[in-house]
Amino acid sequence: MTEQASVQWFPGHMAKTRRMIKDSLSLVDIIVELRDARIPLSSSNPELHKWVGDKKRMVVLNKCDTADPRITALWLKFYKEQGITAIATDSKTGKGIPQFLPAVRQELSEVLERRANKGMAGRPLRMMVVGIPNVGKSSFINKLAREKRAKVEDRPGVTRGKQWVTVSRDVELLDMPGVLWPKFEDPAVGEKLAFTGAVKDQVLDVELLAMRLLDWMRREYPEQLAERYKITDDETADLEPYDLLCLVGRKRGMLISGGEIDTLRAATMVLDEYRGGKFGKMSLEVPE
Ligand SMILES: Nc1nc2c(ncn2[C@@H]2O[C@H](COP(=O)(O)OP(=O)(O)OP(=O)(O)O)[C@@H](O)[C@H]2O)c(=O)[nH]1
Repeated sequence: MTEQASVQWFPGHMAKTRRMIKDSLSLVDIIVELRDARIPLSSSNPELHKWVGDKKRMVVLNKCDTADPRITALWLKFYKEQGITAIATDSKTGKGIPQFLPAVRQELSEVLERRANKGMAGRPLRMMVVGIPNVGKSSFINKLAREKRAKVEDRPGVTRGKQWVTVSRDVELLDMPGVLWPKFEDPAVGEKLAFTGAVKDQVLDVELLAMRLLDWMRREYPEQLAERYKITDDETADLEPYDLLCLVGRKRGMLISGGEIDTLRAATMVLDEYRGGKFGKMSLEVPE
C-alpha cells in the first residue's frame, strides 16, 4: 500500500513559534523539549536546535507508559551517545518526574558553578518547556509543580500569555502559550502524529488512517493486535488492509443495514483504542 493519509500543514504557525522561542531565549537557562516517547522523531521539530543556538537543551520522552519500554531504552541510549540529556516520563502517574530536576541541575552544573563564583548562587534556574500539541505539556508542568504551581509576577520582556510557574524554591518554568509545530511536510511524519492523536481527525481520512495503523501493527506487534480483536495470524495474513479493517469491524459486531461492515465506526474505534493505550505498549519509531 503506497497511499498515505495526508495532513494539512500550516506554515504560518512555524514562523510564529520560531519567533516566540527566539524572543524568550535570553530569559531562560535551558530549553526542555517534550516529545512523545512513541514517536521521538516525528514529535520534534528538526530545526529547534538551530533556533536555540548554543543554549542548553534537554529531551523528555513523555507518555513513556504507552511506548515499548525496550525501544524507549534504545532512545535514551541514542540521546546519551549524542551528548543530549534525556529522560522518560509518564505525566499521568508521575513516573520519571522525580528524575527530572536532578537531570536539569546536572545539565546546568557549569552554569550553577559560574553563578556561585560570581556570588549569584541564589538566582533561580529558569527553563522553557516546548512541545507539540497534545504531547502532555500541561500534564507534565502540573506534575512537576504539584501544589506549588503558582504564577509569578510579570517580568520585563515577557509578553502577555507567557507565564512563569514556580516549580521549586530555585526553579522557575516559562509556560509558553504556543506549541512547537513539527515539520510534517513528510506524509509519514503526519501520519504518525495522526496515529498518536497530535493532529485532529477532522483533517484526516479516518478509515485510511486506521487501515495503515492496523497494517503496521500486523507487521510490528502481531500478538497485541491478535489479542485485542481475538483474531489469528491465519485470518489476517493475506488480507488487504481494507479487509483487515472489515474483519476487525465484524469481530466487534459493527454492522449496518444489509449486513455490511460499518468501516467508519470500526476505524474510529481502532484509532481511539490505540490512542487510549488499549493495545499495550507500542513504539512507532526506533533510533537508527
Ligand atoms: N498515557 C499518558 N497520557 C498522557 C501523559 N501525559 C499527558 N497525557 C494525556 O495526553 C492528553 C494531552 O495532555 P495535555 O497535558 O493536555 O497536553 P498538552 O501538550 O498540554 O496539550 P495542548 O494543550 O494541546 O498543547 C491528555 O489526555 C492527558 O491525560 C502521559 O505521560 N501518559
